[in-house]
Amino acid sequence: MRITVIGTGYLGATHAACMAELGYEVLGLDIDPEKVAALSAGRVPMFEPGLEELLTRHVSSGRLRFTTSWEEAGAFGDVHFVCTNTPQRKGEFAADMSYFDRAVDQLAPVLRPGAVVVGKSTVPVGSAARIAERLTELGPGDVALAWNPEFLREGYAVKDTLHPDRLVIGVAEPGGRAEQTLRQLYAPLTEDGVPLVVTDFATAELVKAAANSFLATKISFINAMAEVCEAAGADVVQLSAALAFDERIGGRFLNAGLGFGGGCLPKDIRAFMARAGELGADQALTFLREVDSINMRRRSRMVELAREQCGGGFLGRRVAVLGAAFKPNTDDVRDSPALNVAAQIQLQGAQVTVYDPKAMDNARKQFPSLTFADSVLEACEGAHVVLHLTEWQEFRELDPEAVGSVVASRQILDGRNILDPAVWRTAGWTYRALGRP
Ligand SMILES: NC(=O)C1=CN([C@@H]2O[C@H](COP(=O)(O)OP(=O)(O)OC[C@H]3O[C@@H](n4cnc5c(N)ncnc54)[C@H](O)[C@@H]3O)[C@@H](O)[C@H]2O)C=CC1
Ligand SMILES: O=C(O)[C@H]1O[C@H](OP(=O)(O)OP(=O)(O)OC[C@H]2O[C@@H](n3ccc(=O)[nH]c3=O)[C@H](O)[C@@H]2O)[C@H](O)[C@@H](O)[C@@H]1O
Repeated sequence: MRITVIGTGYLGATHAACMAELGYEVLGLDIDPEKVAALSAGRVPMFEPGLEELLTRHVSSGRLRFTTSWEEAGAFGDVHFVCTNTPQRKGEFAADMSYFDRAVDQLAPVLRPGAVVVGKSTVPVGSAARIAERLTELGPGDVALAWNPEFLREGYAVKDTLHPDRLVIGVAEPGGRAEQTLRQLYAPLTEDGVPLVVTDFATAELVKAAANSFLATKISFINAMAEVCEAAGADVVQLSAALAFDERIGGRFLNAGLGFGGGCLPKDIRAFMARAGELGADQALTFLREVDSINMRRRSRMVELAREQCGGGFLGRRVAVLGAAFKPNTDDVRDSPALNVAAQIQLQGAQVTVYDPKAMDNARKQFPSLTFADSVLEACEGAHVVLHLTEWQEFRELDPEAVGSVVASRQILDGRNILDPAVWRTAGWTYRALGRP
């Protein structure tokens, strides 16, 4: 079985390399020639642990190739995974389907009869049915569509693809060609015990929207508790740890702090609300508005705390920001809470210097007006307050004495509730965090 992957970003590049790892011949296609050139040379144009190793291995063996040619992709693939971006539309909540739709419009006319197209991007419910019609309209006939949403996390993308919690496949015809092809394709995973759910298009699309909504809700729940903890003088870290003993609740995704960002959770809950509105079910998801507001309030609260520590105003103050990626182990800065806070503080007059172990290039591109440093110590030089906003391992291991020797004032705000307050306080630091006394 030969596979193409259309759109080779965070999701597509990982999927392509992992399909090659499973033994398939794979051709990745992207409209970005620079990305295609990098991937063809065995270079991953982003930071994703473990991916470069897979890529290099399978590019050198010839099992994995990349192209910008639609004709080549159409002639090559038996199965075509479509993994383009589906970002939030400018000024709206809804998803921008134009990248995905353009890919389908380019792919359909070059497909071979008998091909299977698989949607992997996160899309509004109803998209698969619409795309199936488009394939019939523009394709060679006899093209089957499946919907196979993706649940991988950045930073663990390879592991999550090769050992997913479950596979979900939406099909128009139960037991039909699309289902049979994907069952065969994923057999190396299902034979290893990975559960496979086969359902209709709409349910498959909704599983994805529901999963990200649940995760976002869990984070905002604990962040709402953090707000109450702050008001009551309680400690949200201990509260979360105590909740986690209840297996019905579980401790994962219960870390209070600066909240969620990234290219997915924020835009996905907004797109879900917008789509529910179109379907007349907007009331069902009004709680997601609250989830979103609680999340955005965390960023404002961090700015407020920093202002307090700067004596009530930012003018003439130096602020060090540790972290630019939206979470550790990625260089992705899409909707990064850390950069959002850094930019807000800079706008209010502070001199902000940012350091991140892996996301500096992306951060520079997105916020060229911020100052960037090459190390923690350089970022902290002369700082009135240090903000720990992305919990990289490097920051967990910081020596409060070493950092203390370069700052103007030993004040640290822990936006991720990860640093040990006792250690920092013993070294003479004022340590403050979200939701802790
Ligand atoms: N990044 C992640 O961890 C996950 C992402 N997803 C979903 O997967 C989709 C892709 O996300 P990312 O990989 O993060 O986005 P990305 O922006 O990193 O990658 C998208 C790629 O598609 C390419 N592209 C755009 N239009 C194209 C077209 N017409 N034809 C061919 N290629 C085209 C872009 O050049 C880019 O390389 C989104 O719907 C996202 O919600 C789902 C699960 C995990
Ligand atoms: O649809 C997607 O693209 C993906 O979105 C998330 O994955 P990802 O965005 O890579 O990152 P997460 O690990 O989910 O973290 C998201 C955000 O929540 C924050 N977070 C996470 C957990 C937590 O307890 N607290 C918390 O604030 C993180 O710092 C980060 O900003 C989901 O976890 C994946 O299952 C999904 O496939």
